[in-house]
Amino acid sequence: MTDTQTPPNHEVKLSLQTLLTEQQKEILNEDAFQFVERLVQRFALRIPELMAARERRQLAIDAGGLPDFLEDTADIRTGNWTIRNIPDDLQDRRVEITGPVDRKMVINALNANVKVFMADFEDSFAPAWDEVLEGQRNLRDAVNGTIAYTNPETGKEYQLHDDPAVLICRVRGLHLPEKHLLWQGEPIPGSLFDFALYFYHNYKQLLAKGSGPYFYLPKLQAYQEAAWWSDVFSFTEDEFGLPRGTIKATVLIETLPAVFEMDEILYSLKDHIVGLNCGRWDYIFSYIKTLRNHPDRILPDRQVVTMEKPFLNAYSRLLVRTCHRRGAFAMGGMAAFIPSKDPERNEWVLNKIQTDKALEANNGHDGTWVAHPGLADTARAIFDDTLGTRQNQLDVSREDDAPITAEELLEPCDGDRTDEGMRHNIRVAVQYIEAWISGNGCVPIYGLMEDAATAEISRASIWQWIKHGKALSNGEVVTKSLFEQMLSEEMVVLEQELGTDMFNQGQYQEAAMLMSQLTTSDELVNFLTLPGYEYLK
Ligand SMILES: CC(=O)SCCNC(=O)CCNC(=O)[C@H](O)C(C)(C)COP(=O)(O)OP(=O)(O)OC[C@H]1O[C@@H](n2cnc3c(N)ncnc32)[C@H](O)[C@@H]1OP(=O)(O)O
Ligand SMILES: O=CC(=O)O
Repeated sequence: MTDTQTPPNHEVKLSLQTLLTEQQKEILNEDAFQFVERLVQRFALRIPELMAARERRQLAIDAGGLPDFLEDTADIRTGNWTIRNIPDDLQDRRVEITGPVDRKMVINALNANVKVFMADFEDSFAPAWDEVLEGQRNLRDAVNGTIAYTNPETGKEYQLHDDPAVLICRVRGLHLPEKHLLWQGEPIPGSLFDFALYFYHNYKQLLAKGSGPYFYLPKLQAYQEAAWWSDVFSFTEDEFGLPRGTIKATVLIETLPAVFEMDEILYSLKDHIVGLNCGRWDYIFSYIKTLRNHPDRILPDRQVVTMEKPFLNAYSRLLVRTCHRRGAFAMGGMAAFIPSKDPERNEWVLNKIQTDKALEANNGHDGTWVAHPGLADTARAIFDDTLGTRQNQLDVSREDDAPITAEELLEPCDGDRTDEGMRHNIRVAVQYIEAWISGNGCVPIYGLMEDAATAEISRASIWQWIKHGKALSNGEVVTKSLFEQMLSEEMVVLEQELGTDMFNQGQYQEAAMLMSQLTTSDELVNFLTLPGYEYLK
C-alpha cells in the first residue's frame, strides 16, 4: 500500500545559512547536523510529491466532487487488526496541556495538574530560528531534569516538581520549511528538523526513565503521509539500534480529507501510532478550505461552530469508534477559552470547559486538551468522573452506533453570518498575524486563546463569504470592498483598544496588509504561516 521509496540522494550536502552561537552549537552539533542531513537526503524529496497529491485531490473537489471513504482501501477498514502497543506511561492521558516551547511555559506545563504536556513547534509557535533552537534546548533540559528559569522582572524562580507530565513533542507540519538549512538549494522540511533534534537529544534519557521519544504529528491529509512518517521513524530506529516501535506518535485528525482515512492512517503507522486526536480548530479551517468551491457548505460566524454541530459531533464519534476498534487512543481537543481574572467571567469560562469536556468524555474520548494550567482541574474532574477506576476508555467501542456516513461528516452547518462576526474575525486575524510575524505564535485575544488554527478560520471564513457573495444577517453582501472598508474601520478600533503607542510600536500595518492579501486573493492561500514565515528571522 505504501509508496514512500524515493531513492536517497547522499551526494548533496546540507548547508547551514547562518552562524551559530556557542549555545546553539550544543543543539545543532556536528553529530546532530549529520543526522538531520541523513534524514533530509533520504526523505525530503518525497514531500513535494505528497504536497502535489494534496493539490490533485483538491482540484477534484474544486471541480464539484466531495471527499469520501476510499474504495481501494476498503479491506483495511473492514479488516481485523490492531496497532502494535501503547507504552505504560501513555496509558492514562486524561488531560494534556499544550503550549509553545519557551522556557517558563515548558516548566509550568510540566508541573501542571495534567498527565501529558504537548510541547509545540507548530500552531502555537512562530518558528524564528533562535526560538526553534532555544525550544530544543529547553526540551532537552526538561528531559534531563536540569531546566530552571528566573523571571528577570519579578525574580520568581521556576523549577520542575517531582513527577512532571509526560512529554510529547509536536513538530511542524509537512508544508512548513526551515529556511536556515538548504538542501539542493531549497529550505529543508521543518518537520524533519524538529523531529531529528528532539529525537537525537532526548531518546536515551527518555528511554532510561521508562518513557520514550513521543511525537504529535499535525495536519496530515492522507495515509501516504502517515506512511512517510512511519518510514522516517523506522529508519531512525534502525540507525540508532532501537527496537521497532520505540518511537510513538499521536496523529492529529485535523483536516477534512484525513477523517475519511483514519483507519488507513492507523494502519500505515501501526508500529508507531498510539492514537488520534480531534484537532477541531484546524479541522474547521480545513472544512472551509477543502469545500471552498461548494456554495452549499459555507460556514457561519466562527462563534457558533461548536462541537455540538452535527458535522463536528460525527467527526468526534467516528474518531472514537475507529481508534478503539484498533486499540488506539481517541484524544479530544481544545476548547479555546482561557481563565479570566474577573471571577464572574471565570465562572462562565469554567462552565464552558465543563460542558465541552463532558461532551468529549461522553462520546468516549480517552482524554482531552487544555490551553492553560488554570483549566486543568476542571477538565480533570470531568474525566475522573467518567473514567472512575479506569485509566482510559478503550473499552468504549461505539460498535452499536449507526455507521457514520460521509454525508454526516460533510453536513452543512447552520447559523448566522453577522456584521459583528466579520468585524471580530478581522480584529482577531490582524492581531494574531501581528503577533506571529513579531515572533509570538499564541496570544490571548478577547479572552480566547488564539493560535494559527483559530486565526486561519477567521481569515478563511471571510475569503469564503466574499467568494460566494454571501449576505450578512443585516442584508449586506460581503464583497472585497466591504472587507477593505471594514478592515480600515477595525484598524481604528484596534488603535483605540490597544493605545496609540502600542499600536505604532507593533507591526499592525504589515499585519493588515497581509490580512488583506490573504482575504482578497482569488485563490485561497493554503496557510497564513507560509507568507508569515518570510517576516521571521
Ligand atoms: C488549535 C491548537 O493547535 S491548540 C494547541 C496550540 N495552542 C496552545 O498550545 C495554547 C497554549 N496556551 C498559551 O499559549 C497561553 O495560555 C496563552 C497565550 C493563551 C495565554 O497565556 P498568558 O497570557 O501567559 O496567560 P496568563 O497570564 O493567564 O498565565 C498565567 C500563568 O500560566 C502560565 N501558562 C499559561 N498558559 C500556559 C500553558 N499552555 N502552558 C504552561 N503554562 C501556561 C503562564 O506562563 C503564566 O505563568 P506565571 O504565572 O508563572 O507567569
Ligand atoms: O491542533 C489543534 C486544533 O484544534 O487545530
